[in-house]
Amino acid sequence: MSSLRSIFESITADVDGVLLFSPSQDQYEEVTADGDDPPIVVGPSNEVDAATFVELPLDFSDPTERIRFGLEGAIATDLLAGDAVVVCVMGMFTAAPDTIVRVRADEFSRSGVYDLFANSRADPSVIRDVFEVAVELGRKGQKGKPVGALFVVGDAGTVMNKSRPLSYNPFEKSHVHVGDPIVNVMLKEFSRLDGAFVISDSGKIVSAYRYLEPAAEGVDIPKGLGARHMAAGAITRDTGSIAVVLSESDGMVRAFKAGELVLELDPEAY
Ligand SMILES: Nc1ncnc2c1ncn2[C@@H]1O[C@H](COP(=O)(O)OP(=O)(O)OP(=O)(O)O)[C@@H](O)[C@H]1O
Ligand SMILES: [Mn+2]
Repeated sequence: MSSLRSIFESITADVDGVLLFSPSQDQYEEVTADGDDPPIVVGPSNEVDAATFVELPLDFSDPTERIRFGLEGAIATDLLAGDAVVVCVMGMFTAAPDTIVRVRADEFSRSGVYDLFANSRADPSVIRDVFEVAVELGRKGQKGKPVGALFVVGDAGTVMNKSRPLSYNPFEKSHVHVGDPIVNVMLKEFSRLDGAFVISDSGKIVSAYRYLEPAAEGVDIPKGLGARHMAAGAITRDTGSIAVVLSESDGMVRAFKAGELVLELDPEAY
């Protein structure tokens, strides 16, 4: 193994910081014991009480997305410089650390995924709940058939002004919120029909069946995506909302903010 040592050493040499993904208490204590700069802990919660911590709102199964989120979060909160060289330590196959990745923050393309959760009008937990519904719907479909869905989250008043009803609104007089298990069943049921769900900053479901009519100038979504994705991108440019889209045709869940695609998840892999 000694022949590999120089490779291992070159991976960890001269770094500006360490991102430690979801460490156990023991691991965290071990790495902080030597008095070096403490690592930046990235995980769903700060179980080890780290002073420098980035919260993961989703359980990104794709390690690239996990690293991207951690890096974007650390840079946005001034824990790292935009051109920092970091070593990421994570468990890719199990919870225990099995993977070490060296990255230069400025060579790693930023998607805006951290900003999507941290700096949108809607609550991060609301955005997370919407993702969960879209992913579950993507996994199971509607009675086994693939189904598409469009969720517009935040700045609901403006979104309502830039859309029109396609059908009666089943949420008209209700006060229900995403994340509530009953609501998830309702959202899945109503996603069989056309149009978008409109959800408020705090997660209240304002309407189903909205046809979005935003201005579409300057919206630059990837080629091959159709009207649903175009409408999703455009409404987030024209209002303070973000959009989460489940594609009926390729099964992917995508998020848009300020007219741009910021995240793409495969529900099967998530
Ligand atoms: N402006 C809009 N507002 C709300 N819903 C829309 C709008 N445009 C399209 N949709 C919905 O998207 C559905 C699919 O349209 P289309 O196939 O063109 O979109 P797409 O982006 O290719 O999505 P998918 O990947 O799910 O096929 C439509 O049947 C309709 O329900
Ligand atoms: Mn289509």
